Formats: sequence, structure tokens, C-alpha cells
Amino acid sequence: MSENITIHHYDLTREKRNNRNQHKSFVLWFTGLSGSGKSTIANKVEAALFEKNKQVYSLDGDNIRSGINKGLGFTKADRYENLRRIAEVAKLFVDAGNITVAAFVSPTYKDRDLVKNIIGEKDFIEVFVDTSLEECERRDVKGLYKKARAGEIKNFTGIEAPYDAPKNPDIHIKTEEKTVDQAVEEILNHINTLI
Ligand SMILES: Nc1ncnc2c1ncn2[C@@H]1O[C@H](COP(=O)(O)OS(=O)(=O)O)[C@@H](OP(=O)(O)O)[C@H]1O
Ligand SMILES: Nc1ncnc2c1ncn2[C@@H]1O[C@H](COP(=O)(O)OP(=O)(O)O)[C@@H](O)[C@H]1O
Repeated sequence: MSENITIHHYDLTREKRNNRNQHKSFVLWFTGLSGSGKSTIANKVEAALFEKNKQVYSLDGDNIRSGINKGLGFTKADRYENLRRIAEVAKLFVDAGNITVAAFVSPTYKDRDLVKNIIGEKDFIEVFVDTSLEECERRDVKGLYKKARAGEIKNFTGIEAPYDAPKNPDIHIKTEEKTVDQAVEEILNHINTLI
């Protein structure tokens, strides 16, 4: 099948889009436990970039899991497939000239290696939203930890399923030591030369 597919090259390239936008396109990939603060920080980063007239788009977990990835659950294999598709979508958004914000638990080294390889290392900025399990559980924003502890949710990250903390993230946000606004500022400073 794939040997019969021919790739077409379009005249309107990513470089032309980046030139018109006057900034680079890349992925800010947020990883962390449920309730760590990924969505809260990602949302504010997106808003701040939009205010600066940047071309920016967020891939939202709920939309993805109820749309393109409907039917996938939380086994290792389903998470891997979930993240593989998200990475492919993110790559398209980067090609379209967007600063692409993606906030997904993406729990294992294997998951994040896959994502980085699909997107390409030079376009991938890993943001580790580092919040202890104890604090996430204390926040329990959606009441999911309580359910997981009661055995009502299987394979919950941090409880029954692993989370491999990134060893060398591009940006490391410790939310128990920083406010949301400080985290946003740190991320904007990091990408300053790209935007
Ligand atoms: N078993 C289990 N483990 C972890 N999380 C669970 C689970 N079941 C449902 N949820 C909810 O789904 C959100 C995580 O989805 P992701 O697509 O980011 O997960 S993954 O990257 O494929 O691991 C996650 O959202 P966030 O809280 O925003 O991280 C949870 O609300
Ligand atoms: N410094 C902080 N950074 C991010 N979130 C924080 C911080 N302090 C408290 N919070 C709270 O923690 C919760 C994080 O929830 P959320 O952003 O939905 O996490 P996630 O997307 O990782 O599941 C929010 O209620 C947020 O207000």
C-alpha cells in the first residue's frame, strides 16, 4: 500500500509561513501527573502568546480523547497510540506555522521518546510540570484520585500506573515553589529567542 503513495511538495512551505508570522513554529510539550498544573499553565502560556500576536494553538486533552482518539483508554498500549496520533497532529500544526501547545500526562520515557521522534528533536520543547503525587492528590481537581484510591479507576497514573519523571527536561517547573504567573514567565523567557 505505502509503496503506491507519492509525496507532493507544496510551494507554500513552513519557512514561508514562519517568515510571514515572524516567529518560529515548534511544540511546547507539557508532561506531568494529573492535577500537576499542565492545563492551567499551558492555557496561560497560550493566552500570553496570543496577546503578543503569535500564531498559537493548543491541543486539548478532552477534545482529543473525545474526538480523534475516541475509544482509546489508559492501558500502556492505548496511551502510546493516543500520544502517537497527538504527536502526528502536533507535527502538522508546526508545519502550518503554529506554536503548538500540548498538555498530556505522557507518562513514560518510551511515550515521550516516541513523541519527540515524530515531532523532531529541534521542534520539541519538553516542559516538566513537576508536582508531587501528594500535592496532586491534595488538589484532586477532578476527584479522580479519590476514585482511583477506591479502586473505581484502573491504571491511574501515580497510583497503579507509572510516571517516569523527565531526567533532563528543557523547562522544569516546580509548582509547589512557583506561582502560575512565574511559571508562565519562565516558559516565555525560555522561548524568547524563537518568538
Ligand atoms: N487512568 C488514568 N490515568 C491518568 N489520567 C486519567 C486516567 N483516567 C482518566 N484520566 C484523565 O485523562 C487525562 C489524561 O489523559 P492523557 O491523554 O493526557 O493521558 S496519556 O498521556 O495518554 O497518559 C487526565 O487529565 P489531566 O488531569 O488533565 O492530566 C485525567 O483527567
Ligand atoms: N503553581 C501552580 N501551577 C499550576 N497549577 C497550580 C499551581 N498552584 C495551584 N495550582 C492548581 O492546581 C490545579 C492544576 O489542575 P490542572 O491544570 O487541571 O492540572 P493538569 O492539567 O495537570 O491535570 C489547578 O486547580 C490550579 O489552580
